[in-house]
Amino acid sequence: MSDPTDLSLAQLRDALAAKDVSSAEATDAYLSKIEGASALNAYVRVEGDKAREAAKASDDRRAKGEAGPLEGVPLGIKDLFCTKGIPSTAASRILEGFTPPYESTVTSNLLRDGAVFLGKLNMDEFAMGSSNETSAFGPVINPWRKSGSNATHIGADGKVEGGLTPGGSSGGSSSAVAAHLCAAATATDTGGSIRQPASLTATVGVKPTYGRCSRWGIVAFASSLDQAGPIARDVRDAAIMLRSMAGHDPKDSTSIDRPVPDYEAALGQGVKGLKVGVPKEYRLDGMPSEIEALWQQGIDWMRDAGAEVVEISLPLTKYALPVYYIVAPAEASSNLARYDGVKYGLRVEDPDIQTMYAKTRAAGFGQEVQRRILIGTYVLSAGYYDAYYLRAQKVRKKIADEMNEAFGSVDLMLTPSTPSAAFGLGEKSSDPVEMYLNDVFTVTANLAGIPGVSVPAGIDAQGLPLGLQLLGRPFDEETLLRGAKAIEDAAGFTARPEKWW
Ligand SMILES: NC(=O)C[C@H](N)C(=O)O
Repeated sequence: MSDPTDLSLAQLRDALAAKDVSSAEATDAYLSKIEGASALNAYVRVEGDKAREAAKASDDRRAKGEAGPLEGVPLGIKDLFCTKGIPSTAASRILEGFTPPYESTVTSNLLRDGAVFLGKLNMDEFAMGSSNETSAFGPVINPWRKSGSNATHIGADGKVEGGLTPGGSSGGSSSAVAAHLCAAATATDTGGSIRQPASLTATVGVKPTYGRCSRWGIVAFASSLDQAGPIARDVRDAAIMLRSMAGHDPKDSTSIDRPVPDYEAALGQGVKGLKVGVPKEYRLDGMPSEIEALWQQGIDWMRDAGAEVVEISLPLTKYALPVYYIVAPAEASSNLARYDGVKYGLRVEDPDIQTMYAKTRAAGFGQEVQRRILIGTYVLSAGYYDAYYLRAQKVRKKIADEMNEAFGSVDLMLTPSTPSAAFGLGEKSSDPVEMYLNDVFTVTANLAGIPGVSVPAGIDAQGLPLGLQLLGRPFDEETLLRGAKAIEDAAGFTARPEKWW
């Protein structure tokens, strides 16, 4: 048997079913690969013993004929998902020492289907960021690097030099999937956190419809926007993951009771006869010409595959980013009020309780999280609520209406996933607004609650991957994934990052 970590999730699933490989073997292969990739800093915690035990139990189940759809498949879990008996930190110091006594619904669903968890993946602190630089565990490195002399490498002191971001907030998930440190990973997307890192690492990231995957047991950032989804090596793998992750959950009042289709089965249907809208407002001033060209390429691919492509107009697009950066911090400031040094994790002792709260929060939250709490508290405060929060909510509703109306005449929308390829660590971290601009193409889907996917589609002049985004109708992830498959097939993207770590 060749190296099981080279197999896609679908291939590994089939090899496991054919007993060409055991889960124990696949799990061991991944664990040793993870060990050799510590320079990427993709995992904040590797659970080798638990994973080996789980793999053995999975092999036993298979021997008894009880295999689930993901039986024995080793996965990485973003550290925003609470995992029973395994510390879950949201990459924040404030959750230091917190071990959940429960399992999130999404990870329970994956375990129900037979998956094996390798460990917890790095991320931006509380999922706030687009470069994985806000993590209390340090930045994640993108396995992709520029071609030429300034390429990422290990310096004389053993440290990574010239590292690029794998995107954020699910940077551990995207880096681990791109470097084959798991068969696929869970991730979450509040304003692009699945699709942007997928785009920067040549992986496939799906943000499902709001309500498709349960939020129960996922550390909350902005509850009306947060949605779990997969980052995987290809569209088929993402389809398989999504089917296992999704489903109604009475423990999440925003979870929707709808049957979960067999997304993998839908992939064969192609895009013939579908109508794809190209929103002209996504053509930004100063957009790199390579992204513009890739977008045009995507339009041609869709046409060649039999879809009808039409230009559409979404005039409210320009308000999406400002609205997101009011609504998300507002909800974050409320959600993060619970970290007070009493109930979870870190406590900085002080005889005065108010001072204990203040010291704990000052020591426990990083700079970006503190910034969001301040913004959120400001826009919700008496005197500013109407001017900022209430107005943002009204505009959000109009943006969602505009989107849904556009979906009255098109089945999908095609846009770039990100305004740039992977950038250097430190390059944008001193300017929050510059960082927030990473989310310009992705936040609308969260505000409107619709599903979106990023698919690897091309390589820029520096050798870095670029993705295309498709947006779909609520709860129509099947059509979304059919479109993604059409792009994947047309792009024929097979490049892989060469190993330097
Ligand atoms: N969580 C997300 O979707 C990431 C987004 N870039 C943010 O910082 O809010």
